[in-house]
Amino acid sequence: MTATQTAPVPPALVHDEAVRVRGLAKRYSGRAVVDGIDLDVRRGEVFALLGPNGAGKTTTVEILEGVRRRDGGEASVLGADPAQAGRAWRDRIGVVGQSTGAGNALTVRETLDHFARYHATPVPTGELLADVGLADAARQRVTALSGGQRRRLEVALGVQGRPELLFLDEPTTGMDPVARRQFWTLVEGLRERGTTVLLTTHYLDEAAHLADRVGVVSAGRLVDVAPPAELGGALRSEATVRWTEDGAPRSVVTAEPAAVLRDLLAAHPAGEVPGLTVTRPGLEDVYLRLVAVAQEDPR
Ligand SMILES: Nc1ncnc2c1ncn2[C@@H]1O[C@H](COP(=O)(O)OP(=O)(O)OP(=O)(O)O)[C@@H](O)[C@H]1O
Repeated sequence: MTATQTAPVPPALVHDEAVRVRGLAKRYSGRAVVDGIDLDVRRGEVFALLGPNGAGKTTTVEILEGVRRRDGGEASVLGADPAQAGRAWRDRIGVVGQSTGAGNALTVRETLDHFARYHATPVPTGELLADVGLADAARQRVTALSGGQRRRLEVALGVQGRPELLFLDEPTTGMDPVARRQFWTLVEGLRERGTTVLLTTHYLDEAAHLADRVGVVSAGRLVDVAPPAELGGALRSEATVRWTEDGAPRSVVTAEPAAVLRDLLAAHPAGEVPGLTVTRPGLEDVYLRLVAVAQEDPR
C-alpha cells in the first residue's frame, strides 16, 4: 500500500451516514452523563441536538470530534472511529466548540490568514469575513472583539477549511439577532453545498429554522428524533380549546378538538362561542413535555 492509500473500511462501518453512533456511553466518577445514545446523522443534513444544561450534548459532540474518549458503545464519523482517526480525517471535519473567550494579539484578518495555511483549499479570507459579518472588524485585534464578534470569528475558523462535516456547539450564543440571521444564512449555504452539520442549540427557533431533524437529549439519553414539525409524535395531536363562559376563562386539552367544538357550538345555538381559540402545541411545548417526561423516568 502506498502512503496515499487508506486502509479499507471494516464492513461494519460501511454505511451512508456521516455519523453513526450505537450505545454511546460516558461516565464521570461513576455517573453516566451519556447513557446509551444511538444516533445517525445522514450525509448532507443539518441535525440539531436540543436538551437542558448538563444533558450530555457537548460530551456527545466532543466524543464525535475525537477530543473526548468514550467509555462504551461504537462511533463512526465519516467512516472512521473518532477515537483513532488521524490528520487526514481531521481535515474533513470542522469544529466550532463552546466559546472559550480566548484571544490573541493578531487582528481578525491576520488570524484567518494564519489558520488558512492549515487547510488545502481554504475559503478566501475576504469571503469568510463577509459571510460572518466581520468585514468591518477585519483590522481589529481579536482581544478587542465583543463576545458576539468573537463568536463570529470562531464560526469563520470552523468553516474555513470547507469541511464535509461541521460540528457547531451552541454557535449563536452571544450573537445579536442580526448576526444570528447571518449565521443561519451561512448554514443554509453550507447545506446547499452538501455539508453535513451537527449543531447543539438552546434556541428552539434556530432548530426549527435550520434543522432537517432534531434530537432531544435529556439526562444522557436521546428521547426523541424527528423533523422539527413532527417532534413529539402523539404529543402533537393534543390541542387546547379555550373559550369564555359566564365571563370566566375555560379550557380543555383534547386529542379530539372537533368533538369539543361540536359540543360547544351545540351549547351556543346563536353560533358565537365567546373567546374561542384552538391551539396545537408548538416546538417549545413539545420539547418541554419530552424533557419533563424523561426526567420523571428513573430508568
Ligand atoms: N470533565 C468533566 N468532568 C466531570 N464531569 C463533567 C465533565 N465534563 C462534563 N461533565 C458533566 O457531564 C454532564 C454533561 O455535560 P455536557 O457539557 O455534555 O452537557 P450539555 O448538554 O452540553 O450542557 P450545556 O447545555 O449546559 O452546554 C454535566 O453534568 C457535566 O457537569
